[in-house]
Amino acid sequence: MALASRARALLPGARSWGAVLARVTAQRAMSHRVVVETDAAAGVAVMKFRNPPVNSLSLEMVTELVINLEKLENDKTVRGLIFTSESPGVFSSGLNLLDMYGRNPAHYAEYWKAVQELWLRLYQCPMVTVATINGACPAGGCLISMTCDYRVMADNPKYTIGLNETQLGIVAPFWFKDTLVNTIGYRASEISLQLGLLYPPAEALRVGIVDKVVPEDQVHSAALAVMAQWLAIPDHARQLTKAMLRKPTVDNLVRQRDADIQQFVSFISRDSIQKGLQMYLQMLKQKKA
Ligand SMILES: CC/C=C\CCC/C=C/C(=O)SCCNC(=O)CCNC(=O)[C@H](O)C(C)(C)COP(=O)(O)OP(=O)(O)OC[C@H]1O[C@@H](n2cnc3c(N)ncnc32)[C@H](O)[C@@H]1OP(=O)(O)O
Repeated sequence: MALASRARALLPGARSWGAVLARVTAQRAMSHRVVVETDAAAGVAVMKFRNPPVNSLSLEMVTELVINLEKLENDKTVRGLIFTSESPGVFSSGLNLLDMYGRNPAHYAEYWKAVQELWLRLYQCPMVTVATINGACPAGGCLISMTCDYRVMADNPKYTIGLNETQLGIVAPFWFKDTLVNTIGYRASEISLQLGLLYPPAEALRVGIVDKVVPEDQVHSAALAVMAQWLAIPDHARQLTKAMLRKPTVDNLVRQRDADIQQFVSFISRDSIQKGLQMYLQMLKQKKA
């Protein structure tokens, strides 16, 4: 889909293409939540998350990620893409709780459509994708990293990774679950997802949710080394193989996108879920205090 249609699909509130452009441009002018640095000679781009304080995946951030991904996919000189956080400490705190709490159904639907779009684009990305996990990586942050072909995590016991949704009283949707099962297998997912486990680096490596753990100061060089290894494979063969492996999981969501949005809106709008999110946000504030 062209950038214009993608932006329009992601920003359904905007009535015309001009309005879409104005809104996206305004967002971008206000702040760049995503910074892309491209090494054209190496054919590798680095996408850095910059959405303080904790790189939460707000609607604006998700939209910027999708737009930047589409641009890179159209740039035939870029074969590999590394994701990381500009500020070590938090890779991404996951979906933005404030996009899921205290808003109206239209907002929830718009948000969920954008999150679906991001996952679909990442999971089918033709480039080699490597996540450089240089900080905490819960829930939606973990999902993003699991869409990558390879995950390198910094060896810092303060950093954890996993799908912790149940700990917030919410349920990871089926495509989060599918991504986890594809990454660590069924039995490990049963334990991991029901308990909402967040793994420190050594355990994350043991369960297979990350592929490599390295000292923190080596995390970027390790990601580049992995990238070089993957880029040694001819693109067409690797891309077709990736598509073959991931197509059934992608098709599963594509078939039921609208129903999934309806389900999200009805689930997240429940009083009990909103109350739970409110308590979780309060807990985060108290922890800070
Ligand atoms: C049918 C399907 C239905 C539903 C499916 C929904 C699927 C959901 C997926 C998700 O991703 S939900 C989000 C889950 N994320 C988390 O649980 C992480 C929560 N955050 C943390 O644990 C920590 O913040 C941290 C990431 C480890 C960073 O810790 P640190 O000490 O550095 O920061 P602090 O906790 O003080 O937070 C600073 C500031 O940021 C706010 N915050 C944190 N996380 C989020 C978030 N995900 N969304 C929005 N805001 C977040 C936090 O409240 C603080 O705000 P304050 O400054 O105003 O107090």
